[in-house]
Amino acid sequence: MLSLLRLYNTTPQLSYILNPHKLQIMAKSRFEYVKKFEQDDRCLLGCWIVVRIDGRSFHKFTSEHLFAKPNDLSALKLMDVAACSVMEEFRDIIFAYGQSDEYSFIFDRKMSLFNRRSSKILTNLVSLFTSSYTYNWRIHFPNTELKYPPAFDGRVVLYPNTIVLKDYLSWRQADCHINNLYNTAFWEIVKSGKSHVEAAARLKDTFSSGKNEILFSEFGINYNKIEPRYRKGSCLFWIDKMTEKSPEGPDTVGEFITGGACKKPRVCREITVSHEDIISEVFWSNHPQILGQDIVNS
Ligand SMILES: Nc1nc2c(ncn2[C@@H]2O[C@H](COP(=O)(O)OP(=O)(O)OP(=O)(O)O)[C@@H](O)[C@H]2O)c(=O)[nH]1
Ligand SMILES: [Mg+2]
Ligand SMILES: [Mg+2]
Repeated sequence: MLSLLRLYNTTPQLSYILNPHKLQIMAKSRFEYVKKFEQDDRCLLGCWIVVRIDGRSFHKFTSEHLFAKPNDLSALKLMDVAACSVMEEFRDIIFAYGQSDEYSFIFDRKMSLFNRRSSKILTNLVSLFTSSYTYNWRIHFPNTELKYPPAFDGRVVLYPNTIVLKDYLSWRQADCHINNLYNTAFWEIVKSGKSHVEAAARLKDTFSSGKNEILFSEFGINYNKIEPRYRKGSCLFWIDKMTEKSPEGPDTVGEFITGGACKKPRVCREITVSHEDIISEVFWSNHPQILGQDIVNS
């Protein structure tokens, strides 16, 4: 011990090895400048922060895992469950919208999580969404082995007011509708014995009305009667609920288990999932608490 102390006092380099505190001081004085290379990526105050996550090469992933065409119900539910985990963890998310292999998360415009740092927000959401998707895979696909780890990309977009935020959500829901109408018609034509090329040729240059007509007159399908989940996508948002919980009981919302925050009968915030039209103003006036009444049009 004595010889160690002697070494400590006499050999500067070794003293740093033996004393991490000294190493820290040295790092601060000499190396700390490297922090200045980091960029300030804080999201502008007052803007709505939207994070959109999208499956990487899901065309391949869905085909390797034999997803049903055009819509795989288990896969869509798994996306909803992964999104629900994200909302449960990041309580500043006020609304989420999902369709196909994507999910958009809207943060309260006043939120200050991670000092509003874009990269922290994005990486945390993408990471949790991906791990939750993988973690819950076997519940939704008990008979399908996960052949390789799925990945999701993500982006952060800021919207300066509520009108453009609602237009963003309308854009994603319109995308859901356009793709689903096309895919439903395409796979019906293929099921009737035509090739992929023939089906694509049949639908080329048709408008929505034409595809509706093909579905109705040739296959007896009223598109408007198809599952709302497929036509409209999924909306997740918080609702207040009076709950009576046993001390250990988990909270359940629809088909989800959403954590066990409520231990005694009281008003709790819970996530609800619906498959409604969010392009129409009716949805927002039916749920004024989502965007906040005072700023619905600002
Ligand atoms: N069969 C089936 N495929 C689906 C379903 N949902 C999504 N997909 C597939 O996932 C793809 C998602 O499209 P994109 O996100 O544009 O394309 P991607 O292949 O994921 O490529 P990147 O997003 O650019 O990495 C669709 O084109 C479909 O092939 C589903 O319910 N059933
Ligand atoms: Mg994708
Ligand atoms: Mg996509």
